[in-house]
Amino acid sequence: MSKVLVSDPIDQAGIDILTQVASVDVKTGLKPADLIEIIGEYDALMIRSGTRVTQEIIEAGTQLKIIGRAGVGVDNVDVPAATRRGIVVVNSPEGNTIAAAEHALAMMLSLSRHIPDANASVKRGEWDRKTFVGAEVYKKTLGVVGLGKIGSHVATVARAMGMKLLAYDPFISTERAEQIGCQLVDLDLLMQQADYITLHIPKTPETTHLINAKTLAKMKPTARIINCARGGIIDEAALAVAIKEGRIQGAALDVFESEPLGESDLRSLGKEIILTPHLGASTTEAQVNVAIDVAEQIRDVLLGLPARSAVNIPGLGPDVLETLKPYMQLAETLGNLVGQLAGGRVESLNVRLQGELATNKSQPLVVASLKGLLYQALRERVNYVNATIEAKERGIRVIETRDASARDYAGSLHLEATGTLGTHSVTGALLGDKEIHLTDVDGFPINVPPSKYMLFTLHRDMPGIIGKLGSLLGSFNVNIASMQVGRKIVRGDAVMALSIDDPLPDGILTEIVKVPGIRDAYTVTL
Ligand SMILES: NC(=O)C1=CN([C@@H]2O[C@H](COP(=O)(O)OP(=O)(O)OC[C@H]3O[C@@H](n4cnc5c(N)ncnc54)[C@H](O)[C@@H]3O)[C@@H](O)[C@H]2O)C=CC1
Ligand SMILES: O=C(O)C(=O)COP(=O)(O)O
Repeated sequence: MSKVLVSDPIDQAGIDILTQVASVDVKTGLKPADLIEIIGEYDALMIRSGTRVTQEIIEAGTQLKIIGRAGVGVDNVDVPAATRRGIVVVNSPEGNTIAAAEHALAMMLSLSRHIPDANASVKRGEWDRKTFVGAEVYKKTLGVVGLGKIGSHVATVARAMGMKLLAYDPFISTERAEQIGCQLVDLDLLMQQADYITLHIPKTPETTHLINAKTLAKMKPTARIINCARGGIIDEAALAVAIKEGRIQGAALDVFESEPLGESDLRSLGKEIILTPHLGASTTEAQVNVAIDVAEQIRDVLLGLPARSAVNIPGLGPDVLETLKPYMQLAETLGNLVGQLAGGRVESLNVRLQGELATNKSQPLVVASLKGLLYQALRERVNYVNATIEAKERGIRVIETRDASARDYAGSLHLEATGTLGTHSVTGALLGDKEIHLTDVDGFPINVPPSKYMLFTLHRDMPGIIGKLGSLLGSFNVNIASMQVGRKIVRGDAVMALSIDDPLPDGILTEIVKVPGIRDAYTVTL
């Protein structure tokens, strides 16, 4: 049975899903050294933002197949290290969107009305109605940095409260921004004009200290900034100075450069700053959502199925996966088959996506083809995560083409592998939306479902050849399950595809190519 380690607090709904397929250990608050010591036993690791999954931990996790982040940000996981090791990293892209957006909005209103300090004052026994006079957000300008899932929801609600909206996000279109009621502007203008600025971007090398002394200096002295995205996007030292010197009105932070927040100038500031301990995703609803979302993906991966929100499998989002799922096995089978036909070292793989597969969304099929191609060399060590890197490291050139006009089948896939021993090609399609069929081998039309053991011959189409091959296989006690010949012209070159019940005995290929008219023979195990 698989073993899963849950190293941060996760809702029971997720644990219940994991226990369907694995034994689950919940061990929170582990020190890095303790995690390194035990991670080798586990097939999956489920975390939130509390566990830092470093390269060292990934390397110690020799059995790890999946790291599941029950939340959005994966900046606490060394994703490139996981990718190199073929470990799939999944998250829950939408499970806590509303929770994080509502926290940012709560921060904005709390800042405007000094709710935390007013509350503390009343609890101390005071009744101070002067100190806590606030400001309205109505008709003020909100600058949203990062108009993704959370930023969009914040913008939508803020608009309903009568705020004017500016947004900075270099990766979204003006039309999309307008749909949400935002005017897309550059960061400088947003910093200068907004009364409230809210950050909803990932932490990347480009966004680290995006808000620094220089950018803070552009803000109005009456403006406030909110960070419920990631610590480190704001330079905390510069922010503390800007607030202390009254150069901006205030800030609300849910996330910090280092968590838990240690000694910090931010702590000594007054009602102009609100600090919460990374609570953005901490609602009952969001925790159930993310726990279920990620536990289901861990369960699927442990059962050998693809994950719907893998961050290190390019292009394989949930909607794409739904349509491509039946074709992924086809691509893998064809990759495995053409690799074995090519034999030797494969130098290039040409993947032609045909018919309805001729779209940009079919890119994962190229990855699946590579996974199949590399299976003979790497066995279970190759997967959707590392297939592209492994192919690159082996110097395999991948050429991807699309042909929407190929209409023999709704969608079909043509692979051509060139290696040190020559070039071979295979085409396949799905029948009835799920049954894999080989429809062409080396340019010869056939129509056979692939089977575990197969024999392919390239021969001259002439009387008696099938009989001779059948007798030869019989003399080696090989049972033929099915056989089909593909030819272009009568008595020209032809391909024979045989499904056989057992692996071919050693030495039989040299006997097969001695049959007059048979030029080549290939065995394949799928
Ligand atoms: N405080 C908390 O507990 C939580 C924090 N988060 C954090 O909130 C952030 C946003 O999450 P989502 O909206 O779900 O992500 P998302 O991926 O839907 O949106 C992020 C947006 O940022 C934009 N972006 C990327 N780089 C940018 C740059 N250099 N400048 C401007 N825009 C840039 C992207 O185009 C995208 O539209 C993430 O950092 C996530 O980790 C998410 C959930 C809870
Ligand atoms: O989902 C995210 O990106 C978050 O920051 C939430 O973090 P958490 O799971 O509450 O530790």
